[in-house]
Amino acid sequence: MSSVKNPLILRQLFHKETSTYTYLLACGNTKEAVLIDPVLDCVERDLKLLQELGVHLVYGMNTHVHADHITGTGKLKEALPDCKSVLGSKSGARADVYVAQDENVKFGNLALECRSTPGHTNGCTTYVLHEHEMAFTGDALLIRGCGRTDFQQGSPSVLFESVHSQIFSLPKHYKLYPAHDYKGFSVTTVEEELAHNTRLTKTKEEFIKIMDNLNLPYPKRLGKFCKITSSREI
Ligand SMILES: N[C@@H](CCC(=O)N[C@@H](CSS)C(=O)NCC(=O)O)C(=O)O
Ligand SMILES: [Fe+2]
Repeated sequence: MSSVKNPLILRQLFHKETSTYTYLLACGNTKEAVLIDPVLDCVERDLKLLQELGVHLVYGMNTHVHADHITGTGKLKEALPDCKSVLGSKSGARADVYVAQDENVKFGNLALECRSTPGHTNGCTTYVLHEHEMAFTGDALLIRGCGRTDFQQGSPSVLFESVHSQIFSLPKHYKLYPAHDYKGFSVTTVEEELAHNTRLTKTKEEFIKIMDNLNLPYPKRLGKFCKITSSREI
């Protein structure tokens, strides 16, 4: 059997105001593409990039319903009617396709495995691209940190179990890409986070104590957009 992988086109894009990463992934053979965590303010940028790379967007996917930005999937769908929105089945918001544990989202010859990683929100989903040994963790795992658990159905105990069972169980060399970064990082690995994550290397009891005492200010945009209703297109 050939060990040659299906080529991947990968772009990491950044939205400064909310420190959000959007990922463009495309199958190098078929040019079918997905966007993970597109931001409404950046849709024009993303549409231009899709055109420049000559790729065809099949899914606008979200790792979760973010408190701090409105997803771009609705606007992307207006511009590209073939594109479908994808969201974890427990997210409580509207989408074309709901995904649950172990389901796969296919684009061209590649597929993202869905792993349910609640704790930051109920619907948080980590997408794993095994063929290229990488995962997109949303806010479940941030580089050297993790998503907060003090609103949006957050639970430190649930988050601890999610990260240990679904993300730290991946092979150590897998690259991990988060949905946000506030410290200047862009990518990490399972091995790095197992050794250096400032919260998730602790015991579960210590982790819960840390998370219950973060005292973080609310995200800048939370006031405007925190009302998440089942009719919101995502
Ligand atoms: N003051 C910051 C707040 C950023 C923030 O709360 N980010 C969330 C992810 S967006 S729901 C989070 O979980 N942060 C965890 C952490 O440890 O910071 C801002 O608005 O920039
Ligand atoms: Fe979040």
